[in-house]
This record gives sequence, structure tokens and C-alpha cells, in this order.
Amino acid sequence: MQTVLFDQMMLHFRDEGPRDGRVVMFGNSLGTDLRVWDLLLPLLPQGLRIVRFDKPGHGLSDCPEAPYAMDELVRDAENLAEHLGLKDITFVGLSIGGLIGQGFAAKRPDLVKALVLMDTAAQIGTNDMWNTRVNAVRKGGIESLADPILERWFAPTYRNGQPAQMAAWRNMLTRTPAEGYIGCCQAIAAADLTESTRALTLPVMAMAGDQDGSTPPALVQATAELCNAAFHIIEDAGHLPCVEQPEVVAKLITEFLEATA
Ligand SMILES: O=C(O)CCC(=O)CC(=O)O
Repeated sequence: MQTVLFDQMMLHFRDEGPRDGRVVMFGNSLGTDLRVWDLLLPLLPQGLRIVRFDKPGHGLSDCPEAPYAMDELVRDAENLAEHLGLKDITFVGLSIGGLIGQGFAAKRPDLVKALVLMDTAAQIGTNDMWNTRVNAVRKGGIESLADPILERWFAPTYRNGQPAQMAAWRNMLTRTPAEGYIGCCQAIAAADLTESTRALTLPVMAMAGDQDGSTPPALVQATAELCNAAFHIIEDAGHLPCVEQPEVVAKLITEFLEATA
């Protein structure tokens, strides 16, 4: 088990692959932990150094009291990169992980050399939407929202065809500590990275599942246009195309890595 303490908070991470391999760092989404990348990673080229981590309140990382702020989540990624001595990072961020990636790339252009934005945007949702969600979780727990969340995460083909997998994703979501989930909702609610993302000059590629109900393709495309990113739609996928269409996502990331070598 790989862990590190930053300001008394334990961050759980995995650092795999050759030390001198090209560094690809992954940031996962709200209500998922670093296992969200499990199907994708074996399909990526050999020889990469793959670093993934559980953001606070998710997976095995500590769960500080809410609220969290986006710049704190960005600082965790930055601290981990410095702790591991990572350089020339390609950051792949899914949803809130993509907000973290945008913030990290803007803050540390000396560390981040390329960015993949997966089902994410410079600003996700509205304050009202996130307040409603936070209040609902405080009242009824994540379980009370699990059905509509899973409908946004997965397209019907996967939802109806993979009952055992769906049960596992539901468990991952509902076993997320409410405090950690709420803390991250509040960080997303307060984050508008439009101006810093517009100012990015590094290579960026963006993608979105065609049936993403959380960050719909038009929203992701608008952020792609802000930072001159290539934009791809993944057919038959919801909010987590790395789970539903790992081969398609792996091919896009592999081509992007080659183009930005
Ligand atoms: O997935 C994220 O990180 C935030 C976007 C969201 O609202 C996800 C969901 O629908 O639960």
C-alpha cells in the first residue's frame, strides 16, 4: 500500500511502472476511487510510469471535514508529484479530476506537459445544483441519490447488460463517506476555471461520452474550445468512458501520447 501524509492528511496512491517511464498521472471523479482506471490502464502502452491517487474523502485516503476547496485538491496533486519527483507529467483527469488537472496545469506548467480532459469542464454545474445535492446527501445519504447518479454515469447498454459490474460501481459510490462526497461537491460548486483554462498553452485533448448526463458533450466541447483542445465524442458511453469504452479511450490517449512525445 502506498501512502503519504501532507499536513496530517493521508493520501493513498499507486505509483506503477518503470521509474524512468513517461509519467501519466490520473485524477478520478466524484464518488469514484483510483480503481475507476483499472480497465483502461492495461490497454495503454508498456513502459509508462502510471500514478493515480484517491482524492480526500474517497477510496483509502483520509476524509477531512467538508468543505474542500479546489486549490487544496490541486495542491494535493502538486504535493504528490513533488513527493514522487515527477516531471513532464501528462495528467488525465475525469470530471472533478479534470478540474484538478486544469488547476494543476495552470499552476505548475513546469511539471505538467500535457492534459487529457475526460468528461469535465472549466465549470461544472451551478451553485444551486450543488447546494441541492449537498442537502440531499446530508438528509438521505448518497444512497438516496444513487439511482440518478448511476444513470448519468452509465449508458443504458452498460447499465442493463452488466448487472454485477453495476452492483460494484453502486457500492463504490455509496461507500464513499458522505463528508468526502459533500466536500468535493462544494469544491466543484466554487470552482470556475474558465480564465486560467483559457490561458493554458500546453497540448490538451478532450473527450466526452455521447450519453454523459453529468458533463454533457456540449459542455466538454466548450471547454475544449477554450484551450484549443482536440475534442472526441465516445459513442455509447456516459460519464465514465474509461469504464464503458476502455479500448476507444486507450487508443485516443495512446495517439495523444505519441503526438506529444
Ligand atoms: O463526476 C464528477 O466528478 C462531478 C460531476 C457529477 O455531477 C457527477 C455525477 O453526476 O454524480
